[in-house]
Amino acid sequence: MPRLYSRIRKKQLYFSGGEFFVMNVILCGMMGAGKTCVGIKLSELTGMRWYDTDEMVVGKYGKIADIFEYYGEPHFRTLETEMVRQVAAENDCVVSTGGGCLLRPENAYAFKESGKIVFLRTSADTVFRRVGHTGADRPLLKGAAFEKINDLLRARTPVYEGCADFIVDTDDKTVEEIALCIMKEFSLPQRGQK
Ligand SMILES: Nc1ncnc2c1ncn2[C@@H]1O[C@H](COP(=O)(O)OP(=O)(O)O)[C@@H](O)[C@H]1O
Ligand SMILES: O=C(O)C1=C[C@@H](OP(=O)(O)O)[C@@H](O)[C@H](O)C1
Ligand SMILES: [Mg+2]
Repeated sequence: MPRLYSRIRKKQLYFSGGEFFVMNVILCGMMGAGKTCVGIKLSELTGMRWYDTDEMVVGKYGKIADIFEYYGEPHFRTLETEMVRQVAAENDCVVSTGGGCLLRPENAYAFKESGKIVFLRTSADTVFRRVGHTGADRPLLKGAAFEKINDLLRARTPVYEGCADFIVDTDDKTVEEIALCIMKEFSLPQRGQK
């Protein structure tokens, strides 16, 4: 019982229709912050289901680069919001968002309602090293110079920080260390395999 009370106090559980539900954990941050790979690791460790809004868009509508090229970024954002609405209605999930997802207030509100938002904070150097020039899933970075990444990061950081319930500085941590940090913060039990 103490564990249950502690999880209620941390608002990790909510009560509805006679049942307890486990909140979602939503990962946000810049491209290359590790939202996808930390999401997968967190899901493996906790046994929570994993969704990636980018993967959902790709699965239903095709490659991100093609969507950007043929229909434009605003259309991609509309498809992204469709996926946000779907996953925000679930519970007990880890959600890896795309780096621009929380910039739409509607998406941020939906996620805020459905769980805890974790900002994976990275320096521009780290982003550049990890995903600079990877245009396939990240058309915004196609041929991008360091300065462009730096500008994007500066513009987006206040939004990520404003939404976040918890912030993890990821530059010097492994994917597993980051996942364990999040589990500790929200008292998420280890239900899965390492
Ligand atoms: N903490 C980390 N340490 C080292 N490499 C990482 C870390 N997080 C992510 N990466 C690497 O960075 C790249 C982008 O990771 P990804 O999870 O796709 O980021 P995002 O989904 O935030 O864009 C991948 O090659 C991944 O292996
Ligand atoms: O930051 C962004 O605007 C984007 C980030 C990408 O996802 P990752 O953050 O997983 O790379 C993907 O959604 C799309 O290329 C746009
Ligand atoms: Mg990703």
